[in-house]
Amino acid sequence: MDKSAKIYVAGHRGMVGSAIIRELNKKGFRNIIKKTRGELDLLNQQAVAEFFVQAKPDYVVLAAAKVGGIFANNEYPADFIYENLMVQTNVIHQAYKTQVKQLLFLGSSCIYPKLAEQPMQESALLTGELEPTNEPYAIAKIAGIKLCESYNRQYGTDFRAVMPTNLYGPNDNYDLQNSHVIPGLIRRIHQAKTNNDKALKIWGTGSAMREFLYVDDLAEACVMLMSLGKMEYKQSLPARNSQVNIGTGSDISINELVAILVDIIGYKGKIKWDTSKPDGTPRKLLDVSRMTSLGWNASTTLIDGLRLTYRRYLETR
Ligand SMILES: NC(=O)C1=CN([C@@H]2O[C@H](COP(=O)(O)OP(=O)(O)OC[C@H]3O[C@@H](n4cnc5c(N)ncnc54)[C@H](OP(=O)(O)O)[C@@H]3O)[C@@H](O)[C@H]2O)C=CC1
Ligand SMILES: C[C@H]1O[C@H](OP(=O)(O)OP(=O)(O)OC[C@H]2O[C@@H](n3cnc4c(=O)[nH]c(N)nc43)[C@H](O)[C@@H]2O)[C@@H](O)[C@@H](O)C1=O
Repeated sequence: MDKSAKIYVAGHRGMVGSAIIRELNKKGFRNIIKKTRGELDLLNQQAVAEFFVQAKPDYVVLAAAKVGGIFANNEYPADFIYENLMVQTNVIHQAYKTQVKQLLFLGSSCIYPKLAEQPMQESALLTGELEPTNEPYAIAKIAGIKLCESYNRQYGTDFRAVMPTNLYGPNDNYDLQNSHVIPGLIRRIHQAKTNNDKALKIWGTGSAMREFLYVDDLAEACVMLMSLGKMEYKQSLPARNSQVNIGTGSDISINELVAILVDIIGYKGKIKWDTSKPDGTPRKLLDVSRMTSLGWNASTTLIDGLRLTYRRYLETR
């Protein structure tokens, strides 16, 4: 990738988009296009078409999406399927129409079946039933992979799809209801400590297993993949299932995660489990051998990433 290439990062104010911009800046890319939702609503097909014709980006990173944790996905399924289908269809189609050199689509590990064999290989896609709490979002993300594959097959475009595991880090969403588990727990445990609460109720049974990746590691992996030439990238993938998993290759239970956060934050009260709340997928550990065979491994340990994230939370809340 030429350092002067014009790169449009859709969703640049989000957790992933902002991390990708930090990584691009670190690597010396300076010609980055950013548009807030107020300037360009990606749900608006006409506005997206006009933007691509006028801005003519060389590269596109599609990190704009309707995103949320287990509660938000379960509560607002229509918003999750509608907004994600619209945003990705508008962006991917216009990237094709305006001959964008390369596009990187951000999917999610929830595309794999609820009871997929662990660790989940890319070939597990469409082999079983999805987790009901996030099925509409997962279906939209699967459609995103298929959009990329179909435009590549029919029109010879270079549209790539990555499937990150659960992410955390700077610029995460700390809403108590709609966020993911790490920001949700940081806020709840910090509040319980500040209020000297004797006990804290946490969603689920604590037995669900999750794999967590620090978002700056994801950004490094994404920019590394974008930097591969078209043939080099294609040759690194098998003919079937073109998406690439990105994770750490190891997971922990929510119970263990709570214990680590309680220790980092310094909360002394009791933990109680609210088993009326869903656990979601019992386990979703990614098989990351495609990334390791390309020479990439996550470098931030969970403990270090959580310490950095809590420090950042205290500075910015
Ligand atoms: N967070 C996670 O744990 C994981 C995330 N991913 C994927 O990574 C990608 C980015 O997620 P993340 O950074 O966490 O999400 P965020 O919610 O932090 O960021 C999403 C960004 O998309 C923008 N956006 C959403 N809808 C529109 C729209 N209609 N027009 C313009 N901009 C829009 C938002 O803008 P605004 O700020 O105005 O709302 C926001 O900046 C998503 O595709 C997600 O599926 C994958 C796996 C795990
Ligand atoms: C990235 C991923 O994110 C979502 O799926 P999820 O993996 O289930 O992620 P989650 O972070 O919301 O929950 C993980 C686990 O943690 C438990 N849990 C405890 N306490 C809190 C808590 O306070 N908040 C939340 N959100 N969960 C909590 C919770 O009950 C569950 O067992 C999907 O949107 C999906 O579409 C997707 O792509």
